[in-house]
Amino acid sequence: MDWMPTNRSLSSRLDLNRATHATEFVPRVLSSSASVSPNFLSYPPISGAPLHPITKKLEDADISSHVTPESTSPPLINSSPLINSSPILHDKLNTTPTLPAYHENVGGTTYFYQYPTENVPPPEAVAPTPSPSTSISSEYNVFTGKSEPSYFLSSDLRNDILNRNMLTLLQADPTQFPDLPAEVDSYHELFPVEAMPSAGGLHKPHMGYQASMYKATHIKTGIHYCLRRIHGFRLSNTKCMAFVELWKKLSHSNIVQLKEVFTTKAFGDNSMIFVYDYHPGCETLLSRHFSPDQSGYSDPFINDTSTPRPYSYQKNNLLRHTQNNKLPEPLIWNYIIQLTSALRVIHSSALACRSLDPTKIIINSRNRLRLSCLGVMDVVMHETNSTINHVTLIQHYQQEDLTSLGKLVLALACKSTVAVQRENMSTALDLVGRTYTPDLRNLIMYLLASQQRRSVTDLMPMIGARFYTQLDLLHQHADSLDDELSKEVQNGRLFRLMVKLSMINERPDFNMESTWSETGDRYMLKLFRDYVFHQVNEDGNPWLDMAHVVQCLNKLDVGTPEKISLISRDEQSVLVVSYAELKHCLEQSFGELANSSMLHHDLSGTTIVPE
Ligand SMILES: Nc1ncnc2c1ncn2[C@@H]1O[C@H](COP(=O)(O)OP(=O)(O)OP(=O)(O)O)[C@@H](O)[C@H]1O
Repeated sequence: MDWMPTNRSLSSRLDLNRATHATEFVPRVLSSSASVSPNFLSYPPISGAPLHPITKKLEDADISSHVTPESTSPPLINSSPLINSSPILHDKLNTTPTLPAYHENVGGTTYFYQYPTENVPPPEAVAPTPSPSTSISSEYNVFTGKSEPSYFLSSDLRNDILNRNMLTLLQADPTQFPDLPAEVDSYHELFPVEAMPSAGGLHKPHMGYQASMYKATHIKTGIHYCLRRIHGFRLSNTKCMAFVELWKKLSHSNIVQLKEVFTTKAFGDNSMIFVYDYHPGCETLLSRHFSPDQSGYSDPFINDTSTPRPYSYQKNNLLRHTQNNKLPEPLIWNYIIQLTSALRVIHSSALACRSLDPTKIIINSRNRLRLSCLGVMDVVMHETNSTINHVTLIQHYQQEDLTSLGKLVLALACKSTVAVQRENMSTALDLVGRTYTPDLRNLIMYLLASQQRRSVTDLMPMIGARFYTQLDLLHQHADSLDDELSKEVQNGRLFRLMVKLSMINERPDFNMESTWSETGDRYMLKLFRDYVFHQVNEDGNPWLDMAHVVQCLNKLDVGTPEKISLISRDEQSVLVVSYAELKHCLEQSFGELANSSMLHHDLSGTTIVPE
């Protein structure tokens, strides 16, 4: 993916002449290495690497190659007198730049002085002055940040992450949910995941019990979980907890991980709580594909009894409806692969799902399915039928899982939950045969043949090469996420660099020294900050060039030998320094801060070390 911005030249847009009349300081690019593409991934030229011709020209000129600023610089009181007696390399007000010709080391800081005018070398030997004659032609464009490719996460992915973040951080309004307990065992900040039934009503019972779902935060870890509460449930027999332990150990990308199960009276009754991983932004398979709330959705198998029609009419109607509204077959196979993948690990762990139902399968925006109610049936049904040996019945339950899977696929293929009712089954299978490939119909037929012993592994040959398609799609998706992540890795690296810079720049005082951030190494970093962030164009308007910022910060991070001219705010002096020297200043100054700080955060781990 080529997401680098196009090359551009800053110097082509900076007007020195105008600046000489400006009342405010206008930081400028005097070394025009800006044509190097800013790139998070490939770094600016470092020693040995071929240089851009303009940069090379600058390298060839004998400019400040020995600058090694140290933190023991003599204190610089304020900008004007300071600049006049400090590393003056270039009288900014002169359109002809003067060169640094000799230098002197005072307390570890090298100061540069001008040669008398007669010794000034010809202008072409120095850093190119950004005048119209030396500016780079306008074939280079500034990266505006508006067009793709981008330095940042794609907006789809970003919005998805932000949305999930927002859902995760939702807090319940106590006036709206006065009955919510403040704490339930190790969890607090409960928030109902589904709309509470109105007027104190309850959700329809599931397995004979009312159930509610809440998002909650673990008190100690701050991790968010989903609590499934079974109302009015008293656990009299702990045998079923053996199942809970098995479920807790089961981890798979298509199941919602069970974390723990406990009883509580926090809700004012005896409730059983199943704690699961929280997957924000998911909906149930029922609401995704079978919800009457969706515009245009109607279950084709629900007859309009008010106007009885002949059977042939109804069948044709069904066929037409299914043809027009059918789910794409690859999507159905995608679901089959995910569900059978989950069932495979469940069954091979001597467990059974027992709740393969469109309300108990959650789905995210990228069609990832997860079985969401695992373990509940094992506990609840154990309590209801305590005389039955559930362990011996596992194989029977596994067969029931496969029948449920057959019904689910049939319902998806007909886009109807009523299609799986016994009286509709043969019509539904007929419709599937006419609408989809024979493979899909055969798979459903196999799963629904409950008189024979079936196994989830037998489904593999029926899925066949579709498995490879799915695998390929997943790998492609993983690759694209990897690309997006690599951008953020680079952003994180630059962010840490900016944190360091910001902690130094404009610091009001340090070690009782009120001018610390304005003197010595820190003064150069201050001018560098202006150079990076406060550029203006020839009209004096802000020059908001992201590519310039990225490029400068990358060069600072690497510490390239390339030199730049930093101009004081009063425009009286110019310092020519290399990025290597600036990097040294930054590390030295930040080191001083870090040494006297109580807290040491890891702001160093991201620096790229050039090969
Ligand atoms: N682990 C989870 N993380 C995030 N949301 C979940 C999780 N499990 C379920 N949900 C969401 O919680 C809501 C309620 O789930 P539930 O299983 O109770 O479905 P339901 O349709 O209300 O079923 P029932 O009719 O049996 O109550 C659904 O919107 C579902 O998407």
